[in-house]
Amino acid sequence: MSTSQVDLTGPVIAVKDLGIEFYRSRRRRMQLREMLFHGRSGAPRETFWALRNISFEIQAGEAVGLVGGNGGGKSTLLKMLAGVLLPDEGEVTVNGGVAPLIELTGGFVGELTARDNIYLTAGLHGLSKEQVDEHFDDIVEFAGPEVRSGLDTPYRHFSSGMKVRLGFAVITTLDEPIILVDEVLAVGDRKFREKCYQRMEDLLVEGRTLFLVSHSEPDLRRFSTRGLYLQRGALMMDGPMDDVLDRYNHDLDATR
Ligand SMILES: Nc1ncnc2c1ncn2[C@@H]1O[C@H](COP(=O)(O)OP(=O)(O)OP(=O)(O)O)[C@@H](O)[C@H]1O
Repeated sequence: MSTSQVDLTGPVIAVKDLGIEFYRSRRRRMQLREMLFHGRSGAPRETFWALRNISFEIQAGEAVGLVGGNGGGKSTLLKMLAGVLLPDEGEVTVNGGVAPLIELTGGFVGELTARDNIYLTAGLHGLSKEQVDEHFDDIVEFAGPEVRSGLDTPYRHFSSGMKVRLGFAVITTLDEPIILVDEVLAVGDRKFREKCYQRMEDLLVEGRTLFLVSHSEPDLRRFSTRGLYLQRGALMMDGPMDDVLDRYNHDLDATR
């Protein structure tokens, strides 16, 4: 949370010629043949670019929605902004702390209790024990009674909905200027989702920068003014959210 060191004049996020290459997982198809004919190493592994030639800049306070078909590279891009994955090509510069809600287990340790995970995650984002003590009741209150009664059980025993409740409550309590939210909110029940939406609106009013991955058009229109459209690892469009959704829907209709 070293916001004092943040350069307030430039973009909060600058992505330049970004590329990341993955190994294609062929484990299932190879398994039987490998056992019969090959050594454990099997055939040479194929790679592919999950993202390539991606460039954009985000200014403080922008609300950006990521759209695109399954496997287009949206979650991978969020992980790169969170610093969980590093680029093979190009650069990602993030000017300020990032609070990521990416994947259900992201950042939380399965063996630790929910209580310990709150202290650990908040601590990793720069909060002292006293600061977490101060926020602890608010976090648990927001997460709801199921989470409260499970505070001293290992996180891995939590249901998907409880994991999201705890995760959202923690990351939105952190004082980070950039918030990343992956599809995870879809897991929560309707009442909790509405509570999350209200908090996201509050964070935007406070001037935070939001990145949202969603397949829900109403959510994208509600929270994002700008859209990035990723298709098979390429940035197809960067523009106003409504225009980006029009283009995406047009492409979807054309491929039906
Ligand atoms: N760690 C990894 N190793 C290998 N391939 C990966 C890895 N993570 C993601 N991929 C692959 O990279 C591509 C992009 O995946 P990603 O999860 O970023 O897509 P997405 O746009 O978020 O998709 P969805 O809308 O289905 O959630 C997919 O082909 C996916 O299978």
